[in-house]
Amino acid sequence: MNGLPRADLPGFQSDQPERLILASGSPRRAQLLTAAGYEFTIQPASDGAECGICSRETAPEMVARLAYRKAADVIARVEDGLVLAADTVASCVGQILGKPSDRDHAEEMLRLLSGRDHDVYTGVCLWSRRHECFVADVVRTRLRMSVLTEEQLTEHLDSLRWDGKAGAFGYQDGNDWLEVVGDDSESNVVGLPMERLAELLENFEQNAEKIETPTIDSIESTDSSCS
Ligand SMILES: Cc1cn([C@H]2C[C@H](O)[C@@H](COP(=O)(O)OP(=O)(O)OP(=O)(O)O)O2)c(=O)[nH]c1=O
Repeated sequence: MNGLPRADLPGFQSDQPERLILASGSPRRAQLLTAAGYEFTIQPASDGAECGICSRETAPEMVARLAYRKAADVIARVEDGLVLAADTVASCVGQILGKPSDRDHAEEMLRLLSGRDHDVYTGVCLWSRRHECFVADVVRTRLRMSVLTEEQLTEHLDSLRWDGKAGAFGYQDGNDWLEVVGDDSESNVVGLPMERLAELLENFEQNAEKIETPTIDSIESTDSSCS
């Protein structure tokens, strides 16, 4: 993942650009932004913004919804800033794989993924507090996992490297049993599609949708989408 692209933040003609706020507690997302050369502060969304898997929702629909919710959660708490939120899941044979809850859950996910092609989706939402507008998108990366041997599986589970990572693998850990298919985005797998983020920033002013910035109360009272 060398040479990650960086774009200037939207300036809205003569205005000073808003400062970038990463609405995420993911160390991987912060590392990617830093590696690309962005300056930013971190303000993670509250746990309530990330309610889980909804029935009948596809993986791209889910990450789009959660990225939006995380951005809305943080935008309601800041006075100024360009809020960046994201959500990442893996998807395999119709199953959506988020972060494993424990070792058994991680093993279940890895046994499903073993020997299969699968997709990782990241939803991104960029929301300007000052200008009350946002852009959002979803990026897919296709991955191929070799058939895992019992030794590989046990080594990975024992290492705890699955913890906090959607799908229970960690592309950034350089496992030789996992590869990106074709030219799809590698950073997207790790939590932020840096190429698409740069495009979203470059075209923010033309593409942003106007929206009234929500209040914390309005977010908490619209928490019924996951029932
Ligand atoms: C697929 C994959 C995911 N991940 C990580 C990226 C994300 O941190 C995490 C997916 O969980 P998310 O819910 O997207 O993010 P998060 O809970 O870590 O942080 P926040 O909600 O505060 O933004 O999985 C990897 O590090 N490597 C991988 O190969």
